Amino acid sequence: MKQRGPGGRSSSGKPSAGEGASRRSESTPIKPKIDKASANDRSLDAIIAADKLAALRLAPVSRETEERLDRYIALLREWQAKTNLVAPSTLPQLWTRHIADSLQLVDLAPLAKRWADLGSGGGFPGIVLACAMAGTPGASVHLVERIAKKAAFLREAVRVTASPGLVHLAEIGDNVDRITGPVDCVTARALAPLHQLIGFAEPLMRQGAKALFPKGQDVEAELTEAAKYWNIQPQLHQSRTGDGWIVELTSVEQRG
Ligand SMILES: C[S@@+](CC[C@H](N)C(=O)[O-])C[C@H]1O[C@@H](n2cnc3c(N)ncnc32)[C@H](O)[C@@H]1O
Repeated sequence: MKQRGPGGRSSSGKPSAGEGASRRSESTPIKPKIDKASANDRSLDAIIAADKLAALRLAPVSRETEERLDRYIALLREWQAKTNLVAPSTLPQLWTRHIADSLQLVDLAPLAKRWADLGSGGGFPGIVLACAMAGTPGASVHLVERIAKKAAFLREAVRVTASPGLVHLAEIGDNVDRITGPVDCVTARALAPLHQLIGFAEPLMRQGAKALFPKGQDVEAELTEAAKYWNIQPQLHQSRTGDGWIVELTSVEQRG
Protein backbone atom coordinates (compact mmCIF):
# COMPACT_ATOMS: atom_id res chain seq x y z
CA MET A 1 0.00 0.00 0.00
CA LYS A 2 1.24 3.48 -0.82
CA GLN A 3 1.94 5.82 2.08
CA ARG A 4 0.03 9.05 2.23
CA GLY A 5 2.13 12.18 1.97
CA PRO A 6 1.33 15.56 3.52
CA GLY A 7 -1.94 17.19 2.42
CA GLY A 8 -3.69 13.88 1.79
CA ARG A 9 -1.69 13.14 -1.38
CA SER A 10 -0.32 9.70 -1.92
CA SER A 11 3.46 9.56 -2.13
CA SER A 12 3.11 8.94 -5.87
CA GLY A 13 1.83 12.53 -6.17
CA LYS A 14 -1.48 11.34 -7.63
CA PRO A 15 -4.64 12.79 -6.12
CA SER A 16 -5.97 10.60 -3.35
CA ALA A 17 -9.62 9.59 -2.95
CA GLY A 18 -11.92 12.59 -2.88
CA GLU A 19 -9.51 14.95 -4.69
CA GLY A 20 -10.08 15.75 -8.35
CA ALA A 21 -13.18 13.62 -8.36
CA SER A 22 -14.78 15.89 -10.95
CA ARG A 23 -12.00 15.06 -13.39
CA ARG A 24 -12.44 11.31 -12.99
CA SER A 25 -14.54 9.63 -15.65
CA GLU A 26 -17.81 8.04 -14.56
CA SER A 27 -16.50 4.56 -15.33
CA THR A 28 -13.31 4.82 -13.21
CA PRO A 29 -14.06 3.13 -9.90
CA ILE A 30 -13.02 5.15 -6.86
CA LYS A 31 -10.74 3.06 -4.72
CA PRO A 32 -10.43 4.60 -1.26
CA LYS A 33 -6.94 4.17 0.15
CA ILE A 34 -7.31 2.65 3.58
CA ASP A 35 -4.39 2.67 5.97
CA LYS A 36 -4.95 -0.81 7.41
CA ALA A 37 -2.87 -0.21 10.55
CA SER A 38 -4.80 2.86 11.63
CA ALA A 39 -8.11 1.25 10.63
CA ASN A 40 -7.21 -1.66 12.93
CA ASP A 41 -6.31 0.81 15.71
CA ARG A 42 -9.64 2.57 15.25
CA SER A 43 -11.59 -0.65 15.38
CA LEU A 44 -9.66 -1.76 18.50
CA ASP A 45 -10.45 1.65 20.05
CA ALA A 46 -14.16 1.09 19.35
CA ILE A 47 -14.09 -2.44 20.79
CA ILE A 48 -12.26 -1.25 23.91
CA ALA A 49 -14.73 1.63 24.35
CA ALA A 50 -17.69 -0.81 24.24
CA ASP A 51 -15.90 -3.17 26.63
CA LYS A 52 -15.31 -0.26 29.02
CA LEU A 53 -19.07 0.40 29.21
CA ALA A 54 -19.69 -3.27 30.01
CA ALA A 55 -16.93 -3.26 32.65
CA LEU A 56 -18.23 -0.17 34.41
CA ARG A 57 -21.68 -1.74 34.59
CA LEU A 58 -20.11 -4.73 36.36
CA ALA A 59 -17.98 -2.58 38.66
CA PRO A 60 -19.11 1.04 38.80
CA VAL A 61 -16.56 3.67 39.90
CA SER A 62 -16.50 7.40 40.56
CA ARG A 63 -15.68 9.84 37.74
CA GLU A 64 -12.29 10.53 39.37
CA THR A 65 -11.42 6.82 39.47
CA GLU A 66 -12.60 6.39 35.87
CA GLU A 67 -10.28 9.21 34.76
CA ARG A 68 -7.35 7.59 36.56
CA LEU A 69 -8.16 4.23 34.96
CA ASP A 70 -8.36 5.89 31.53
CA ARG A 71 -4.84 7.28 32.02
CA TYR A 72 -3.61 3.87 33.14
CA ILE A 73 -5.13 2.08 30.15
CA ALA A 74 -3.67 4.68 27.74
CA LEU A 75 -0.22 4.14 29.27
CA LEU A 76 -0.60 0.37 29.22
CA ARG A 77 -1.51 0.37 25.53
CA GLU A 78 1.49 2.59 24.78
CA TRP A 79 3.92 0.32 26.68
CA GLN A 80 2.30 -2.88 25.45
CA ALA A 81 3.87 -2.21 22.04
CA LYS A 82 7.36 -2.72 23.52
CA THR A 83 6.77 -4.76 26.70
CA ASN A 84 4.39 -7.67 27.09
CA LEU A 85 2.23 -6.50 29.97
CA VAL A 86 -0.94 -8.47 29.19
CA ALA A 87 -1.60 -11.34 26.80
CA PRO A 88 -2.16 -9.59 23.42
CA SER A 89 -5.30 -11.68 22.86
CA THR A 90 -6.90 -9.98 25.90
CA LEU A 91 -6.37 -6.38 24.65
CA PRO A 92 -9.95 -6.03 23.32
CA GLN A 93 -11.26 -7.01 26.78
CA LEU A 94 -8.86 -4.89 28.83
CA TRP A 95 -11.69 -3.37 30.82
CA THR A 96 -13.80 -6.44 31.60
CA ARG A 97 -11.06 -9.04 31.77
CA HIS A 98 -8.55 -6.97 33.74
CA ILE A 99 -10.01 -3.73 35.15
CA ALA A 100 -13.42 -4.97 36.35
CA ASP A 101 -11.85 -8.26 37.42
CA SER A 102 -9.52 -6.25 39.69
CA LEU A 103 -12.13 -3.71 40.87
CA GLN A 104 -14.45 -6.40 42.21
CA LEU A 105 -11.89 -7.08 44.96
CA VAL A 106 -12.60 -3.68 46.54
CA ASP A 107 -16.16 -4.75 47.38
CA LEU A 108 -14.83 -7.88 49.11
CA ALA A 109 -12.68 -5.77 51.47
CA PRO A 110 -14.62 -2.52 51.74
CA LEU A 111 -12.78 -1.33 54.87
CA ALA A 112 -9.27 -2.17 53.65
CA LYS A 113 -7.06 0.86 53.07
CA ARG A 114 -3.61 -0.73 52.99
CA TRP A 115 -3.14 -3.36 50.32
CA ALA A 116 -0.25 -5.49 49.04
CA ASP A 117 -0.37 -7.03 45.57
CA LEU A 118 2.17 -9.79 44.91
CA GLY A 119 3.48 -10.41 41.38
CA SER A 120 1.77 -7.32 39.97
CA GLY A 121 3.03 -7.68 36.38
CA GLY A 122 1.23 -5.05 34.30
CA GLY A 123 -0.68 -3.81 37.37
CA PHE A 124 -3.59 -6.19 37.91
CA PRO A 125 -5.01 -5.87 40.41
CA GLY A 126 -2.47 -3.56 42.15
CA ILE A 127 -2.62 -0.42 39.98
CA VAL A 128 -6.39 -0.70 39.62
CA LEU A 129 -6.72 -0.92 43.41
CA ALA A 130 -4.41 2.09 43.79
CA CYS A 131 -6.61 4.08 41.37
CA ALA A 132 -9.73 3.08 43.32
CA MET A 133 -8.09 3.97 46.66
CA ALA A 134 -6.67 7.33 45.52
CA GLY A 135 -9.44 9.35 47.19
CA THR A 136 -9.16 7.51 50.53
CA PRO A 137 -6.99 9.28 53.12
CA GLY A 138 -4.17 7.06 54.38
CA ALA A 139 -4.56 4.47 51.59
CA SER A 140 -1.56 2.63 50.15
CA VAL A 141 -0.99 -0.25 47.75
CA HIS A 142 2.34 -2.08 47.77
CA LEU A 143 3.14 -3.70 44.42
CA VAL A 144 5.82 -6.39 44.37
CA GLU A 145 7.30 -7.32 40.98
CA ARG A 146 10.67 -8.90 40.18
CA ILE A 147 11.04 -7.92 36.50
CA ALA A 148 12.72 -4.51 36.20
CA LYS A 149 10.86 -3.43 33.02
CA LYS A 150 7.49 -4.22 34.55
CA ALA A 151 8.43 -2.46 37.80
CA ALA A 152 9.43 0.61 35.72
CA PHE A 153 6.02 0.50 34.04
CA LEU A 154 4.27 0.21 37.40
CA ARG A 155 6.18 3.28 38.71
CA GLU A 156 5.13 5.24 35.64
CA ALA A 157 1.52 4.08 36.10
CA VAL A 158 1.58 5.27 39.73
CA ARG A 159 2.91 8.64 38.53
CA VAL A 160 0.40 9.22 35.71
CA THR A 161 -2.56 8.14 37.83
CA ALA A 162 -1.37 10.06 40.93
CA SER A 163 -2.39 7.02 42.97
CA PRO A 164 -0.98 5.76 46.29
CA GLY A 165 1.05 2.85 44.86
CA LEU A 166 4.46 1.86 46.23
CA VAL A 167 6.46 -0.27 43.82
CA HIS A 168 8.99 -2.82 45.08
CA LEU A 169 11.32 -4.28 42.47
CA ALA A 170 11.94 -7.49 44.38
CA GLU A 171 11.42 -11.20 44.83
CA ILE A 172 8.31 -11.76 46.93
CA GLY A 173 10.09 -14.20 49.22
CA ASP A 174 12.79 -11.63 50.03
CA ASN A 175 10.49 -8.68 50.32
CA VAL A 176 7.09 -9.50 51.69
CA ASP A 177 8.04 -9.44 55.37
CA ARG A 178 9.90 -6.17 54.83
CA ILE A 179 6.77 -4.27 53.81
CA THR A 180 6.60 -1.74 56.59
CA GLY A 181 3.38 -1.02 58.40
CA PRO A 182 0.35 -3.28 58.61
CA VAL A 183 -1.50 -4.43 55.52
CA ASP A 184 -5.27 -4.96 55.59
CA CYS A 185 -5.56 -7.07 52.44
CA VAL A 186 -3.08 -9.04 50.32
CA THR A 187 -3.87 -10.00 46.72
CA ALA A 188 -2.19 -12.03 43.98
CA ARG A 189 -3.61 -12.85 40.55
CA ALA A 190 -2.22 -15.37 38.05
CA LEU A 191 0.94 -15.79 40.10
CA ALA A 192 1.15 -19.34 41.49
CA PRO A 193 -0.91 -22.27 42.76
CA LEU A 194 -2.90 -21.50 45.91
CA HIS A 195 -0.63 -23.42 48.32
CA GLN A 196 2.33 -21.30 47.17
CA LEU A 197 0.33 -18.06 47.32
CA ILE A 198 -0.55 -18.80 50.92
CA GLY A 199 3.16 -19.28 51.66
CA PHE A 200 3.92 -15.88 50.06
CA ALA A 201 1.11 -14.12 51.91
CA GLU A 202 1.48 -15.81 55.29
CA PRO A 203 3.91 -13.23 56.83
CA LEU A 204 1.35 -10.48 56.10
CA MET A 205 -1.60 -12.59 57.22
CA ARG A 206 0.18 -13.32 60.51
CA GLN A 207 0.08 -9.56 61.10
CA GLY A 208 -3.66 -9.36 60.42
CA ALA A 209 -4.06 -9.08 56.63
CA LYS A 210 -6.78 -11.04 54.89
CA ALA A 211 -6.11 -12.52 51.47
CA LEU A 212 -8.08 -12.34 48.21
CA PHE A 213 -6.83 -14.61 45.44
CA PRO A 214 -8.69 -14.68 42.09
CA LYS A 215 -8.66 -18.22 40.74
CA GLY A 216 -10.01 -20.14 37.76
CA GLN A 217 -12.52 -22.96 37.46
CA ASP A 218 -10.09 -25.51 38.93
CA VAL A 219 -10.27 -23.84 42.33
CA GLU A 220 -11.48 -27.00 44.09
CA ALA A 221 -8.33 -28.91 43.08
CA GLU A 222 -6.15 -26.01 44.27
CA LEU A 223 -7.98 -25.90 47.60
CA THR A 224 -7.53 -29.65 48.07
CA GLU A 225 -3.80 -29.30 47.40
CA ALA A 226 -3.47 -26.27 49.69
CA ALA A 227 -5.24 -28.10 52.52
CA LYS A 228 -2.34 -30.62 52.58
CA TYR A 229 -0.01 -27.87 53.79
CA TRP A 230 -2.26 -25.31 55.50
CA ASN A 231 -5.19 -25.20 57.87
CA ILE A 232 -7.55 -22.89 56.05
CA GLN A 233 -11.23 -21.98 56.09
CA PRO A 234 -11.72 -20.48 52.67
CA GLN A 235 -14.71 -18.45 51.57
CA LEU A 236 -15.42 -18.63 47.84
CA HIS A 237 -16.90 -15.73 45.89
CA GLN A 238 -18.02 -16.22 42.31
CA SER A 239 -16.24 -13.83 39.96
CA ARG A 240 -18.43 -11.17 38.33
CA THR A 241 -16.30 -11.24 35.21
CA GLY A 242 -16.05 -14.87 34.16
CA ASP A 243 -16.16 -18.46 35.28
CA GLY A 244 -13.61 -18.00 38.03
CA TRP A 245 -13.71 -17.64 41.78
CA ILE A 246 -12.12 -15.41 44.38
CA VAL A 247 -10.70 -17.23 47.37
CA GLU A 248 -10.93 -15.23 50.59
CA LEU A 249 -8.82 -16.30 53.55
CA THR A 250 -8.83 -14.55 56.90
CA SER A 251 -6.35 -16.80 58.69
CA VAL A 252 -3.88 -19.54 57.84
CA GLU A 253 -1.81 -21.89 59.90
CA GLN A 254 0.87 -24.25 58.66
CA ARG A 255 0.02 -27.91 59.19
CA GLY A 256 2.29 -29.50 61.78
C1 LIG B 1 1.48 -14.12 35.04
S1 LIG B 1 1.99 -12.58 35.64
C2 LIG B 1 0.49 -11.94 36.35
C3 LIG B 1 0.56 -10.46 36.52
C4 LIG B 1 -0.68 -9.81 37.11
N1 LIG B 1 -0.86 -10.17 38.50
C5 LIG B 1 -1.92 -10.14 36.32
O1 LIG B 1 -2.81 -10.83 36.83
O2 LIG B 1 -2.03 -9.71 35.15
C6 LIG B 1 2.95 -12.96 37.10
C7 LIG B 1 3.87 -11.82 37.48
O3 LIG B 1 4.46 -12.12 38.73
C8 LIG B 1 5.84 -11.86 38.69
N2 LIG B 1 6.48 -12.80 39.62
C9 LIG B 1 6.46 -14.16 39.55
N3 LIG B 1 7.12 -14.70 40.59
C10 LIG B 1 7.57 -13.66 41.33
C11 LIG B 1 8.35 -13.57 42.54
N4 LIG B 1 8.78 -14.66 43.16
N5 LIG B 1 8.65 -12.34 43.01
C12 LIG B 1 8.21 -11.22 42.38
N6 LIG B 1 7.48 -11.25 41.24
C13 LIG B 1 7.16 -12.45 40.72
C14 LIG B 1 6.25 -12.09 37.24
O4 LIG B 1 7.40 -11.37 36.90
C15 LIG B 1 5.01 -11.61 36.50
O5 LIG B 1 5.10 -10.25 36.16
